[in-house]
Parts: sequence; C-alpha cells; structure tokens
Amino acid sequence: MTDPSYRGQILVFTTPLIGNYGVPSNTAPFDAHDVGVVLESQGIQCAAVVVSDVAERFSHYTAAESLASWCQRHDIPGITGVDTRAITRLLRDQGTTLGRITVGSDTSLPAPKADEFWDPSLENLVDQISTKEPYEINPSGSLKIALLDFGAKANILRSLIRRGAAVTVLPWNYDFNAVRDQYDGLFLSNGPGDPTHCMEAALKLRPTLEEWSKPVFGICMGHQIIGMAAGLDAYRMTFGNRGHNQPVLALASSGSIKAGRVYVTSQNHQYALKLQDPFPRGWEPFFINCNDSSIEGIKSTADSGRNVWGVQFHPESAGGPLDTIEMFSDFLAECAAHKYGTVPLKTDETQGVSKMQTLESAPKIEVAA
Ligand SMILES: NC(=O)CC[C@H](N)C(=O)O
Repeated sequence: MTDPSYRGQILVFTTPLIGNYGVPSNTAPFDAHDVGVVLESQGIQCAAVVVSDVAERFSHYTAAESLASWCQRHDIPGITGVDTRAITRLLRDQGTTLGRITVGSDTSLPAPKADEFWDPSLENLVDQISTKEPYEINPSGSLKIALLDFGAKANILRSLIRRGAAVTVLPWNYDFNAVRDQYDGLFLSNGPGDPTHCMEAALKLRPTLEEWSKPVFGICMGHQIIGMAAGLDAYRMTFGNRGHNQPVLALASSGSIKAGRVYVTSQNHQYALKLQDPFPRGWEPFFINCNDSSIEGIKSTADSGRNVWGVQFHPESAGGPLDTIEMFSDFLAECAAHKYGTVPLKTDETQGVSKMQTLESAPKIEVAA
C-alpha cells in the first residue's frame, strides 16, 4: 500500500483476512540519513483498499495501529464485507478495470457512465510523486550512485545504502547527461502509471545510455524507460503481473544470475516492453515471464561497449522472495570494477540456454492491441 507504483489504484486483496498484524510505525525518518524502517514511502499510495474481512483486533509486537485507523489517518477509503472472490474472478476475466467505491444501497440509481470514473492512467503520476529537489542519502558511501526517482520504493534506497553506496536522488526528468561525470553508476527506479508519459525522460537519457560505459540498472518503470530509450515499444497488458510468486526465466548469465534458471519474483506492473524480433541492435532479452512470456528484463549486449540492464520485477521485493536481491551487489560490483579496476563477477555465457529456443517453446505471448 505504500509502494508509490500503486498510486491511483484500488487494491483488492485476495487473502480474505487482512489487518491481523496491524500496521507498524515507521519510526526512522525519511530524510538525508534514513529511509524509514519498514514502509515503502511516507504515506499510503493506493487510492483505496477492498478487503473481505478486516481485522479490527490486531496483534503484532511492531504494530502501532489498526489497518482501518491507518487508512483513516491518511484519508484512504476502504471497504470490507464484500465478496472479494467475485471481484477477483471478474478482474481475471476482463483484466484490470476502472472502478469506484460508492456509499449507499439505492440500487435504483443509474449505473455510472464510463466518463464518471477517474482514469489514473491518463495522468503523469510520476511527476506527482517524484522528488522535486535532488537529495543525498549516506553521503559518506564510497560509490556515488545517482538515482532517477520515478516513484522509488524505500527498499531500493535501503538495498543500495546497505551495500555502502552514497545515493543522490534526482527528479525523474533531471538532465543526467550534464552531471554524469560525478557518478559511478546510474539507477532508474520503479514508478506508477503509463511509462509513455515519461517518454521525454527516456529520450533525454539516450546520450548516456548510448555513450556512457558506467553501469546503469533499472527496475520496473526504470526498465521500461531503458527499453523505450533503446527503441522498444511499451504496451498496456490486459492482465498486469502482481504478487510475490511470479516466475521468471533468465536467458543470459550476469553476475549472480545464471541463464536457464527460474527465479521467483515480486511484481507490480500493468505495462511491459513489447517483444520484437530482431531486438534493437546492441540489446538482448535478459529474462522472460514463465506464465505469459512477457519480457522481464533486457540488457546491453557484451559487444555494445555499454553496461546497461533492467528488470521488470522487483529484486528488492518488500514484500516477496529475495531470489534476485544480489542484483544490487552485482550492480555495485560493476560500479566498483569500473571505478577501481577490480574484477566483478563476470557474465558466464557458456551456461546460457538457446534464447530463441526458449522464446519459441514458451507459452503464447500477449501482444497489445
Ligand atoms: N512497479 C512499477 O514500476 C510499475 C511500472 C509501471 N507503472 C507499470 O505499471 O507497468
């Protein structure tokens, strides 16, 4: 609920009992030295929550308040006592759908018209949530990482600073080309909404993505930005990938990632990069989703002279499995290798499976209309 990528969305929980553990307090401040303890941003980001059975009595040693009181404090509506199974089945048939929560039981009122629903995908949600001013976290860190903030989850910042990086958080549309010499690597964060609203930022980054030899790593929206800058199209999926059990197959080895292995990942996205054959010159698919064959990662090819990669899933999870958490260590090892000339964990192409074989034998690919 605090992941900024959920901004504007009504979340329907499939687990029937929600709120049993209450909500922890996020006692560490979000400032230049820390990014909170457990929550992913300072407030609730989703537009509303739909729960089958909300727990009014909560119990956990870190709990500070109930789900309902937390929602009330943040002015976020919630509804309980509804058949979330029925709503989920509807969403599974027709895909992600505009919705609204209304109060009252007068069924004689006419059903709302299409234009009476607020459509968050029409807005540039990234611009609403991104930092307005640059700021630095852990300034004494040895590796200087710039992070373009499309709506970054706090655990991405934690995962970088825990590994010793100094992170400068920049607004999403900042002209990074002009300041890139000051940094050892660039990170592109996750973020809410339709990535094509950020096309200008993607195109602005092209000189860096084409000329810079230092590492660039993108997650989710960040991965979509890299892909759009590389010339791939982004499309809206009928069924976005959400949840903590999305299997992805690695098509190439790099750092801790081994080609041919399936990793279980945490995901939250409605858009994806469109698979095309051939891939743009100098780029290759990195991961593919085992359920729907959508692209889950791309990377620059070994002969491109660049060191850029992005993943559609969330290696930092929070919540979810930690199968791919070492991708943060890989990123910083690459940055250190570039800066100090040390040797990072290297790509082992010999373990690779045939990419085209994997793509061909995979299930049907969902393509945008
Ligand atoms: N978690 C994210 O960064 C989501 C990216 C994008 N907003 C999508 O829905 O596809």
